[in-house]
Amino acid sequence: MASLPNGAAAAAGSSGGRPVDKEVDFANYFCTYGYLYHQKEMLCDRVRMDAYHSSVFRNAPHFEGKVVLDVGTGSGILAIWSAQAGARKVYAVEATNMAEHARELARANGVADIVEVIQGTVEDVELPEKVDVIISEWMGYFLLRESMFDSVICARDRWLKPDGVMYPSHARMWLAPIRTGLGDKKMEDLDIAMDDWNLFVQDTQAYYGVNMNALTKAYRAEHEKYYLKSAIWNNLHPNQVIGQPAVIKEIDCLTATVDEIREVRAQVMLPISLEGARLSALAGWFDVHFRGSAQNPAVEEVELNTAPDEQGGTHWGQQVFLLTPPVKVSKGDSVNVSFSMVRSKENHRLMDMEFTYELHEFSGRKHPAITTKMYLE
Ligand SMILES: C[S@@+](CC[C@H](N)C(=O)[O-])C[C@H]1O[C@@H](n2cnc3c(N)ncnc32)[C@H](O)[C@@H]1O
Repeated sequence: MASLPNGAAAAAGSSGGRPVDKEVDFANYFCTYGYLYHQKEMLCDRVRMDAYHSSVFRNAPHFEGKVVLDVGTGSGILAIWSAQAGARKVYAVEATNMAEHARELARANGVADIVEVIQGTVEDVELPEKVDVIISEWMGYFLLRESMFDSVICARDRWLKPDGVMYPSHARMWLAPIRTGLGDKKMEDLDIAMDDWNLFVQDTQAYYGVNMNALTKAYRAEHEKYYLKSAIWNNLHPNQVIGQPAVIKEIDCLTATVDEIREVRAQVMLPISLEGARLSALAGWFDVHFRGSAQNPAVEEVELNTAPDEQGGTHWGQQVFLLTPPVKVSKGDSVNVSFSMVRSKENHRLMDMEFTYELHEFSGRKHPAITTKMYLE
């Protein structure tokens, strides 16, 4: 039987090396995963579901007679598929009370003798044996939001056999130049918020005799951060991508360390491929691959891609990072981007980013570099 050590209180992650308070993490992060409505949102994402389903059933030899660990089993879906694909034993670890529903679902689907649901964080859990496969759906917005891959790394280092495989096995982050009207809408929203503030300043002076104007700058900064500097979730149409996307991070899930993912830094050149376009934002997304390992390659490689898609996309969508003001660009121009992403000091599951971008016209003219901060909250 798998079990949790008594009084286990290992940190579930770290923010710049500082231990994370588990109670705070539960209140801020895990709470929503305890609700069926939230699990259902993920279970209704056809792109996600089809990719994981194909990855398991087209690669059944990886599961037949094998021991599997499902990190963050949620409703238990990946654990149940692993059992249906022939696993001998599946340890399905879930931090929240969703574990009870997962247990019930395993019973109702006739795999309770194979799937053992363990409620607790994977960092604390004790298993009676090492595992052949680790399966997990750990990806957040722009891949790394939520920092759940830390937990998968911890599970891998503790429980995966030396010749074991990771599902998924590889992940990549992408950045692309795009056109969108979202920036105009956000500028309007900001103007409305500031008009409302100015009325408030006038009224407070008139009725209560206090001049609030000293706070106008701070109020504007707060709202600029919210409207213009926060990543915007959107499922973009492919025709909004106006140039060549670039990979800014590649992760081998079998070997990656937390240090490797704590910060992402990249310098990329994004060639513009559309004539007379308005570059109004950069967009970020990710893909993951199920390739098995060099020792144990997949029978059939499967991809889960969250790029802009005509069919409508995924619940992850893409993250839109506004460039204000937008820049007129032409085919043959390129945008040089220096990108950095670190974990927020206040919450290690959220990300602070910095973009420095520089337009190089086809004619050879270089525009001055602009640096902007962005937040993935
Ligand atoms: C993105 S959901 C995926 C759920 C399910 N595997 C699926 O694919 O539908 C991630 C789940 O992992 C759980 N989780 C996140 N970190 C965990 C940890 N360190 N230990 C145990 N469970 C964790 C969350 O509570 C959540 O239910």
